[in-house]
Amino acid sequence: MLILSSPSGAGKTTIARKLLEQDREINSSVSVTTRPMRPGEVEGRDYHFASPAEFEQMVEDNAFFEWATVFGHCYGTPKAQIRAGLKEGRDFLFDIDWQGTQQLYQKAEVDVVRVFILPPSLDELERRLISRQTDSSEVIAARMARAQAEISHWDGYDYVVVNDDVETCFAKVSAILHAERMRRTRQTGLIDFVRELTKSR
Ligand SMILES: Nc1nc2c(ncn2[C@@H]2O[C@H](COP(=O)(O)OP(=O)(O)O)[C@@H](O)[C@H]2O)c(=O)[nH]1
Ligand SMILES: Nc1ncnc2c1ncn2[C@@H]1O[C@H](COP(=O)(O)OP(=O)(O)O)[C@@H](O)[C@H]1O
Repeated sequence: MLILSSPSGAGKTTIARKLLEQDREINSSVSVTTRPMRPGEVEGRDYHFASPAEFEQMVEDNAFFEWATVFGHCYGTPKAQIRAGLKEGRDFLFDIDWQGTQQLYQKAEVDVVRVFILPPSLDELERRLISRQTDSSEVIAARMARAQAEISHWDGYDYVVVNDDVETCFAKVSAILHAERMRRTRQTGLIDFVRELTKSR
């Protein structure tokens, strides 16, 4: 489970989309949210959009791995799609906040890699939120007001990457994913190979 978190507008969705395009072995965890759909978003690709009542029902049904309230809306990671994939050994990418990251980490420590993305400056963060043209000035102001609080959770992550140039940032996140896949403990298929190599000739 590869988690990407950042203050709103730092670029995690951009990096996540590039990873999903270029790495055939990683799947996206599609969250459920009660926030309104933005122009350009697609139901089932970016989020599953739900009413507060539908979300509440899913909470009651224990259908989430984790869920949190962010910027006044509910966001949750549904169990259904991920459980089966993880059992088959597939990798999953999560674009979730620090609260969700803590919950996932408590549940699945060794299987979680946490990456925090920082903006190069607060001015640039604001420019990106404005240039995205998806939110009203009130929503942008609310996200900027939360940015420093979000950044204060950076030390709960395994890796921190500054998203200045997007290609450089993507290359770094990609390198993290590739290195983490090569951890000895994750290369379960190697056990038989090494046993064979170390047999007496
Ligand atoms: N805990 C949790 N946070 C989520 C989930 N889905 C999205 N988020 C976070 O909610 C925040 C707001 O997301 P969004 O409204 O898409 O705005 P954006 O960060 O500007 O793209 C971001 O920090 C997301 O990472 C989820 O399923 N669980
Ligand atoms: N390195 C970068 N340099 C300039 N603009 C960027 C960079 N990374 C992302 N952006 C732009 O900034 C805006 C916010 O990025 P987005 O990926 O939606 O952020 P987040 O998902 O963290 O809220 C988008 O318009 C995106 O195209």
